[in-house]
Amino acid sequence: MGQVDPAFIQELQHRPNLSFTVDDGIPTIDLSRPRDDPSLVTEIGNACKKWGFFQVINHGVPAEKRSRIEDAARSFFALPLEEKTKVRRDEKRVLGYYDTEHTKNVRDWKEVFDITAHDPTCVPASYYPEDSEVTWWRNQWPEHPHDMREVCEDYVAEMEKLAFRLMELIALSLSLPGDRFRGFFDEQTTFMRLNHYPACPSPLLALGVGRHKDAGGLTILAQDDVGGLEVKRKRDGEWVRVRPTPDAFIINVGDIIQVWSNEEYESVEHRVMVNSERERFSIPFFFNPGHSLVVEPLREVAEAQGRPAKYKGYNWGKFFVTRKRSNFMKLDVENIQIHHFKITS
Ligand SMILES: O=C(O)CCC(=O)C(=O)O
Ligand SMILES: [Fe+2]
Repeated sequence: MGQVDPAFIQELQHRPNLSFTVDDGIPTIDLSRPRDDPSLVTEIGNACKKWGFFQVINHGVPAEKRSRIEDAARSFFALPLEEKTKVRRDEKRVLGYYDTEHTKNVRDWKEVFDITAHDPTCVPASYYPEDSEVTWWRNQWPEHPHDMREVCEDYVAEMEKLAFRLMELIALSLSLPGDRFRGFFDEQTTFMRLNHYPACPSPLLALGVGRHKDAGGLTILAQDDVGGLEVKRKRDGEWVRVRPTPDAFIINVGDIIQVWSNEEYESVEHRVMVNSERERFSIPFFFNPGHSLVVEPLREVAEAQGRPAKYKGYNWGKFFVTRKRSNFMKLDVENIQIHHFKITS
């Protein structure tokens, strides 16, 4: 990536600080308890409410599956560009290798490899609301490393189990039946990303990922020991860093949970700082519902709150493909956001 191209440069107010705070107040939750353990449910609920972010330990994902995918990611990104571009993403094949993603119209200092969790995945063919045609997203697998496909598929299966367990705990924490969200993930549009953030000559001008909220249901992130993920602390709006914790996963509530829970829980802004010494790797798993789902506040949650629904329903598939499009190219308009569906009266 060489010297910093102006496309990477953040506006002054969005640039990171040289000094940063690691906030150990971000909860760490031990999952080695029975599925519906009341203290566990309470901890999950508090973490979602207060932080929107937490880490989990003793989550049951075998360490060996994680280290295999981490190794595969390292070998893939170490390949020459011409090899990586053989599985390059384009407007037709939206999964695969990509190094020019933009967040809020500024280029991110990273390269990625995207796969869908269920291959093929059905999504709307276009973002036009009146067009009901669908299309299928398919994975592209590189030749190297030779076991990339197997390693990713094994890891995805583990992530999915963990995601369902977490959604169950979140449901219980909202006084809902444990399986309340389950059916929403039929024909899921979940995808996973391998991120590589190369060392950056100007880490105070660029970001690995610009500030954003995750649009989907729930994100499960594996980060390495370098650090760089920053969360906008709800209490005071300060950017604070999530401490890299060996074997832990970082969980965050996405926009969809914010809507389902009628803002009982909020999706929190986060970003990634890069540094001039060390490259960094991370693997987010974005747990998303089926494309045809209309996302709206759950009636029973709004009733229990004694408040009206705060959002109009929106079609997840259309939202998702609109967002993908704007990640793909620099647009003149603001990216689609859930606040566009907020009921303001
Ligand atoms: O790399 C990270 O730590 C987080 C990446 C992220 O927020 C994203 O890809 O949505
Ligand atoms: Fe994110």
